[in-house]
Amino acid sequence: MDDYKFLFKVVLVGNAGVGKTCLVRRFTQGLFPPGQGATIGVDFMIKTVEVENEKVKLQIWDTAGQERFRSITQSYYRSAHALILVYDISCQPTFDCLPDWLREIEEYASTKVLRVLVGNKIDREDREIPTHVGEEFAERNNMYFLETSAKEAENVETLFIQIASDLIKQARNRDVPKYDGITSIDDRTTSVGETNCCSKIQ
Ligand SMILES: Nc1nc2c(ncn2[C@@H]2O[C@H](COP(=O)(O)OP(=O)(O)OP(=O)(O)O)[C@@H](O)[C@H]2O)c(=O)[nH]1
Repeated sequence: MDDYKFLFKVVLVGNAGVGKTCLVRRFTQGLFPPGQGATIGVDFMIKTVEVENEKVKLQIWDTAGQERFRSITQSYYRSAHALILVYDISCQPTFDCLPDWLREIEEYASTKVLRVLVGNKIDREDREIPTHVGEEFAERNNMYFLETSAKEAENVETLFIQIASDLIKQARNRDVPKYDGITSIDDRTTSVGETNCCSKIQ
């Protein structure tokens, strides 16, 4: 029953209140939960999807945005295959914190991690960050970019399916040397990082 070809770990990070939990719930359960409380530490959900005729199990880790949980959440970065950095398009401070988040990602995540920038809450009328500003930031920092609405289910499925598809491609490329009986050092998807530090985000 639990047959899947790939297992990928996807971790969401970003300031408190940007909608990380809602994005995960929308994708895994198809709902927009009312009165969602702040995440305490880290939560995770699993969803198996079929991408390119392959069954892919996504283990999605939803981290708390609040500063006081930072040392817990950092420890989840290092084994992530993909990191989704989320900001709220209607809240400038959440965008202004992105460089701090990137520093954190660089310190704790694998250098090979797939990094995706997401501007959430595009259903809101009070936008503060234009699309092109998010796009340029992503481009400068070698990240994929997508704008979403967890509320209206816009681009949420696309976000996770695209990540799964890219990770399959990466995994397949890394698999090639194995067919010759050679294990590439590139097979390592994680890197080592210490987890005690605090950067001022939020
Ligand atoms: N309008 C709108 N509101 C959203 C959207 N996504 C989340 N929200 C709201 O934003 C608030 C915070 O959402 P959460 O998903 O709890 O945010 P979070 O990033 O997980 O917050 P922490 O767990 O504290 O890190 C809630 O009131 C949600 O209803 C969206 O796409 N559109």
